[in-house]
Amino acid sequence: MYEKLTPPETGSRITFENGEPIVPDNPIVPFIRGDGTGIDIWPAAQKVFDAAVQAAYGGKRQIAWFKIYAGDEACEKYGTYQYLPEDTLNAIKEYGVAIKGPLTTPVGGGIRSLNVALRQIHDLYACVRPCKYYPGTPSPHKSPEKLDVIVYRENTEDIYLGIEWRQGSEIGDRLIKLLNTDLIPATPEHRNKQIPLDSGIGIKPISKTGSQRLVRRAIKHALRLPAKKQMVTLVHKGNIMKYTEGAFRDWGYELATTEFRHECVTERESWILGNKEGNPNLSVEDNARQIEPGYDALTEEKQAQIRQEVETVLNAIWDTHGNGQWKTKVMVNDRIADSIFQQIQTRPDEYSILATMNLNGDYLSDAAAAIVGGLGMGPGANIGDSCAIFEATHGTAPKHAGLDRINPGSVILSGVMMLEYMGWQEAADLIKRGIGAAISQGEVTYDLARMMEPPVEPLKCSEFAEAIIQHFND
Ligand SMILES: NC(=O)C1=CN([C@@H]2O[C@H](COP(=O)(O)OP(=O)(O)OC[C@H]3O[C@@H](n4cnc5c(N)ncnc54)[C@H](OP(=O)(O)O)[C@@H]3O)[C@@H](O)[C@H]2O)C=CC1
Ligand SMILES: O=C(O)CCC(=O)C(=O)O
Ligand SMILES: [Mg+2]
Repeated sequence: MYEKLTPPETGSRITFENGEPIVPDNPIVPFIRGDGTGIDIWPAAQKVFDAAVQAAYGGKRQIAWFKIYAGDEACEKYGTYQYLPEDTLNAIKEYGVAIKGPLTTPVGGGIRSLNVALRQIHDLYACVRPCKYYPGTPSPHKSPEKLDVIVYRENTEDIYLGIEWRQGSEIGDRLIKLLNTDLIPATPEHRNKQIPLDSGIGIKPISKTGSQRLVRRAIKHALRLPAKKQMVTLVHKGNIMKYTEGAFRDWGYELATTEFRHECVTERESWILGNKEGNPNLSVEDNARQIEPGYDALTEEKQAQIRQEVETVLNAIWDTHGNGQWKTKVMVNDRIADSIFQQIQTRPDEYSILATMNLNGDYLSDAAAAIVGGLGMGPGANIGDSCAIFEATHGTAPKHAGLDRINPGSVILSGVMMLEYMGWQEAADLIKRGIGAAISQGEVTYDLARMMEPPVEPLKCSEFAEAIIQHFND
């Protein structure tokens, strides 16, 4: 079945039932070392995973690691330009749960992202990136402990689908001409707009199916969180991109108020219900006035719409959500993308799960990781219904490659997510305790060491991993 791979002789497959993994005691887990700093991070992280599993289960459970290849290593093994061999794709499909280091993507020309390809090929539609503070971690932010969010990023569409044409290419030129002469003039709202002839062109598809399956997973996750963290914020730039980003918001609300009607309340619904609870005699019109700033300046038609919204909400959910019942539901709200970047800094404790489209989630997950200590502390997972690949938020950080200095924390924390996903909570907890204790004692790599007050002598990448293991039981 494999051209150049030999799976471990002992160990068995993780299988899936209704989207959930069924994990044997000796699962075979494929791993990709990664390019650049992958060479430093992976061995350090693997050592921590094995030590934690051994310490937690005393040999009763064990991961059978299966080395597979992508990026530079794959080209060495399989030949020039063989960046993502069939063997690798087949192994991930067969064994279901994999973990990887970062892979290089050139800017401008060259190959398209292997990381994105892995997500699309295996339909790993939810990129889950928790950003949580470990006590003692130095941060550029004054109160980093207030941020505890999970970026839930749609992972298979948006401009990441990679459908674009270079400026001057034959098809790009044809497309621009078709748009300029036919499709744009036929769309009254675009009037006299024209695309400059020397443009590159990219396509941004956002589907209802893709948006709703992401939001569905985000809401299900919110339902597992403690009551005060049961919130899902739909992040979008729907004021500008109305039919892609705006539609993502609308489809998110639609899902929340149909499939999860009993479990969810939207922010606007909560205002309507709260207004009525505060004043049971409040008229529909006054309620509408309170939820819509500038109500009196609106057209009669728009005012009627808002009154209708108030009436519909009160008729539909007063019995199930009124009299404060809504406070026990998952709160679903939305924020415009630019504003959420400042909100996570100015009001970090008001957010929990941030459901985003692909590009916004890419930006937002790096920014949120920076608040809690930087990319060295940013884990992630790409999750589908029958497969999952765990990987850090950051890339290959090439200038640090091979120096044994980079922070392996993000891949180690991605492994913690993997262990939790597998249901091996005891091993995951040991690693979290080890990381927390190492950091609070100032045993950290250069990235955290340089921010500490007073600065501390940095540990190497491999030494940090060793320190985590030493602190498992602190
Ligand atoms: N999923 C993936 O595999 C991803 C791959 N990439 C690819 O990685 C390559 C390099 O991208 P680049 O833009 O440099 O972004 P990177 O995320 O690789 O690195 C940018 C900077 O972030 C900091 N950083 C990154 N990783 C760590 C870590 N483990 N510990 C501490 N600090 C860290 C470093 O900052 P400093 O030097 O200031 O300490 C580093 O110089 C590109 O080819 C890109 O396409 C990018 C993102 C994700
Ligand atoms: O694949 C890449 O090179 C970059 C992807 C990325 O930045 C991300 O997924 O966060
Ligand atoms: Mg990124």
